[in-house]
Amino acid sequence: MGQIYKALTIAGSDSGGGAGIQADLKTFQMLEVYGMSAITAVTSQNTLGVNGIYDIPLEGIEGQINSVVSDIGVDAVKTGMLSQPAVIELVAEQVIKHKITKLVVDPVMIAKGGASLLADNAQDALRSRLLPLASVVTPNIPEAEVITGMQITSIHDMKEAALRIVQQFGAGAAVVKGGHSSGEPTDVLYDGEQFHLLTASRYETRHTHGTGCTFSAAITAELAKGSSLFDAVQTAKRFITLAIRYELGIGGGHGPTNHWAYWRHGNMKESMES
Ligand SMILES: Nc1ncnc2c1ncn2[C@@H]1O[C@H](COP(=O)(O)OP(=O)(O)OP(=O)(O)O)[C@@H](O)[C@H]1O
Ligand SMILES: Cc1ncc(CO)c(N)n1
Repeated sequence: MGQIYKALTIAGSDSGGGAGIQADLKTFQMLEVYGMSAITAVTSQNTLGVNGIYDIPLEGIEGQINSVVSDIGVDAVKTGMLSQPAVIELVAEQVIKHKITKLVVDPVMIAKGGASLLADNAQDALRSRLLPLASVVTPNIPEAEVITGMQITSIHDMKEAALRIVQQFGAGAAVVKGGHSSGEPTDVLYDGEQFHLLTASRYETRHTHGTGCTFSAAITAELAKGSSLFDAVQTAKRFITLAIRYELGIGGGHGPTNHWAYWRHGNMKESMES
């Protein structure tokens, strides 16, 4: 066995297995990275929606992070659902204390069914405490609108939002995801110096539960392995596109993506086309 790369996700649990911690661990595994978790909240959730949220006490979150970092070690960390301002504060302190340099912040705010996963009074903490520590932030369009306060209706606006997240809020880089736009799902990466547009076919499907979690987890796994940011985002785009294309068709609502599609179909040259 060669070197084992390790990633930690600090996020909420999705009992339905399509988003949150479960999506992150499945994605790490498929990209051959050893996955670990610090759970911030347990949700009772399925493809139809979120039925309950049960926050984990702060000392429990801190304990999970300390246990993992002090023994096993981490090459990269991602954050997902953080729920409350005090959780954001704690996670920021832990990132500084453990000298985490590869941090992917997925600023999760609202689930596909409309349930709020971040308290309204937590937005300031996210902006001021966490974004400056992030190597890359991965908002969807509504999240980028909340963070920047601007309206986003075009690629030009997505570029402007990504630029602001870096220049105004101090993140190392930003990817504004185009899943919520109409037409091709183009994602805009600003790496601190240049813009890159990543485009793929749009698949007409309701099974897009956890697309954002899966995408940011794939970036985290690739960064853990030592990839450049651009290469990591490109691999993540391919991973999520295949996961959406080869949908599983599970559940009566927004079903999960297919986390093994990249492994099964990723080498097929034509698999990203048509
Ligand atoms: N129907 C689709 N076909 C192809 N790619 C898509 C589709 N929907 C989203 N994507 C891609 O999936 C990735 C995640 O984007 P999206 O904007 O859906 O994230 P999100 O809203 O944060 O997801 P969620 O909150 O459900 O986890 C992006 O790369 C986006 O371009
Ligand atoms: C736990 C959790 N995290 C993130 C999302 C966003 O997809 C979700 N639905 N559930």
